[in-house]
Amino acid sequence: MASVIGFFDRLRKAFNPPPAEPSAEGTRVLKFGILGAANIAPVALIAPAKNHPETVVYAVAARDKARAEAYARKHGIEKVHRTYQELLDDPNVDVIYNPLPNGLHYEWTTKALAAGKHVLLEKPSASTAEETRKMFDLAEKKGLVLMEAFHYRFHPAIQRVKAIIDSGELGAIKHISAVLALPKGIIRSDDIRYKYELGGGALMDMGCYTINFIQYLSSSNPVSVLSATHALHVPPSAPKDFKPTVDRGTTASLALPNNATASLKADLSMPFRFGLIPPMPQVRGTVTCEGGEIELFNFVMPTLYHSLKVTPKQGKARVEKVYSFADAKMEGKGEAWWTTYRFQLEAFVDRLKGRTPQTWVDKEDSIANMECIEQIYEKTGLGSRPKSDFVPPQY
Ligand SMILES: NC(=O)C1=CN([C@@H]2O[C@H](COP(=O)(O)OP(=O)(O)OC[C@H]3O[C@@H](n4cnc5c(N)ncnc54)[C@H](OP(=O)(O)O)[C@@H]3O)[C@@H](O)[C@H]2O)C=CC1
Ligand SMILES: O=C1OC[C@@H](O)[C@H](O)[C@H]1O
Repeated sequence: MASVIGFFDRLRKAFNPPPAEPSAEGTRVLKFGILGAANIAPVALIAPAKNHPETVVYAVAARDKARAEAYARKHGIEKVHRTYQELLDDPNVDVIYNPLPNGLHYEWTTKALAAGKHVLLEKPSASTAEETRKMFDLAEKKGLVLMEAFHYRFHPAIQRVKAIIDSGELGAIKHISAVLALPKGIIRSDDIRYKYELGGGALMDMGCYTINFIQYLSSSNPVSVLSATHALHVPPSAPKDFKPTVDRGTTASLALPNNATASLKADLSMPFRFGLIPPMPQVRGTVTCEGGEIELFNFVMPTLYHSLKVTPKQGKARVEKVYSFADAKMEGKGEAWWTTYRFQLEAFVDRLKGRTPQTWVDKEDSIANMECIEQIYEKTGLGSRPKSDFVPPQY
């Protein structure tokens, strides 16, 4: 019963967080601006920012003015800009949140950095590793903070999994498996995720999480792609001669250092069983070590519900629930209802304020992630997503 009440309490506060306590006198509140009236922004930034005493979502820009105005009204955003560039040129904006389609990440992150803004950048960071490297090089050159928003990493549940692995309790890692797959019908056929020219594809959209999960928990980057398969996206209205370029789903098997291996599965639209029964969403990661196994069910939205099962070869299996750092007796801020995005915002602001964030997604993680995506696409034969035709001037 307590766990059911806990679930509803977390759910209520996660999506409708209590407003932050007024910040102490003299606190400089960071003003965020959002590029595009994006679907993800209310959950990933707007709600968390309302609960953070040092942040405000101050401005939004959208290609359509009326759309931007309606979005601003709905979410209590003070300022509307008519173009993305106008937002970047706003001297009141400190930080840009970039939730544009993947294929536009490079251009608009580069322009935001050039305008002197810090950037919280949605995943996957770009269309190619070269673009990712260039963005981070520019951020370094300008002394600005840029981070790819792998929000799940900031949650105490994943931090606890990392701590168990790093403690050596289960010995060396032999295999990591990560799966993120949705049934058909959730993502519409005309979604940006299916648009090749916008950097679409299941591997880009969901596969990037699975790769990050493998990188983070193994504290290494994949050495090579051993094998890979894909299922292609064919829109319902496709003409007979349609040539698919976007993966609806991808699987891959990877070699890790020290003879360890990893496997991943990403799927935007798993077919119904027998054409009738929708499969359950799959969101799980498993780490098999010499001395046992850890399974984390729901590593992407652990606030709602998760299960962290540790099965040592010697001894008894245990299930842990880690909704807060206190649950795991770890150092760290936050409440049980904090979403992954709220934890992420805490860390991002800590870095901007010169404090030490609980964890981070660094430049090398982001570059290696895109490298792995490109290598898998090469293996399946689809090839990298088209690189941006934006050519930055010398900043
Ligand atoms: N961290 C997370 O949990 C999640 C991250 N994401 C990531 O966030 C990004 C955006 O995803 P999502 O919010 O679902 O996307 P949306 O479909 O809502 O698109 C985001 C914005 O892109 C803008 N846009 C600019 N050019 C185009 C174009 N040519 N076609 C379509 N849209 C365009 C639109 O802005 P305008 O309003 O100006 O028209 C739109 O509001 C992706 O990179 C995705 O991977 C997505 C979901 C979850
Ligand atoms: O968290 C997520 O789940 C659904 C995906 O399509 C989305 O882009 C991703 O970030």
